[in-house]
Amino acid sequence: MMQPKSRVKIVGEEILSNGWTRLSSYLLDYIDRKGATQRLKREVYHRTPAACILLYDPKRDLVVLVRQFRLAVHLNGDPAWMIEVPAGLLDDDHPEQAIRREAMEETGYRLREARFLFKSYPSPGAIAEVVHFFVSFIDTADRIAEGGGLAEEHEDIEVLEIPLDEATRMIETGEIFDTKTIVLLQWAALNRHKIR
Ligand SMILES: Nc1nc2c(ncn2[C@@H]2O[C@H](COP(=O)(O)OP(=O)(O)O[C@H]3O[C@H](CO)[C@@H](O)[C@H](O)[C@@H]3O)[C@@H](O)[C@H]2O)c(=O)[nH]1
Ligand SMILES: [Mg+2]
Repeated sequence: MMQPKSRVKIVGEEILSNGWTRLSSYLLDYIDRKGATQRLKREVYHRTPAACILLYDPKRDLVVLVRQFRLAVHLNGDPAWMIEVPAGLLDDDHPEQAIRREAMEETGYRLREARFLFKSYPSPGAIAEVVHFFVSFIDTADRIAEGGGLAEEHEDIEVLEIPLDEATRMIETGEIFDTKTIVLLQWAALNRHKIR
């Protein structure tokens, strides 16, 4: 089999938009499985890498989630104050450094450890974003600030402490419908015997 890299040649990039995030239209020559070269046009939204984390308190058997307004969800007509695990863009930091910073800014919890679980592409058909997933075991004593997000960035984040079983049920009821949050709550359900 041909090496994957030699099957793809970028022929051109047209920048369609270069605001908060760059949106490009690419022309590429792609050699398919039969060896034929296809010239393809593909749009890519160059989101920067991100990280997210499940904050689980084993003593209280609860998770710390955040609720904030998401415009894209609002435009789709879905309930837009979304319940999510804390998450954020890496902003050129190492994923662990970034998620420690985001956990503090959004929830006020200072993490003792942050364990890397896996990385994932939430929407690989069009979006370059890769998300690094973490888990951290927390205790009430670790909450040293209010959280709520950065005022200068107009973040308006509500911190929620929800029993793990209830949060898992909220996937079934449709109250939690953010992918990274579903993935981490399902990770907790799969690893229940190890974390409780
Ligand atoms: N000026 C400007 N600011 C923006 C824009 N989009 C986002 N911001 C600001 O950029 C900051 C991003 O906050 P983070 O905590 O770093 O990221 P996040 O929005 O929580 O992102 C995480 O969740 C998203 C939804 O699941 C993910 O898409 C993202 O990759 C990441 O996981 C916020 O202050 C937000 O207001 C924009 O178009 N323009
Ligand atoms: Mg965030």
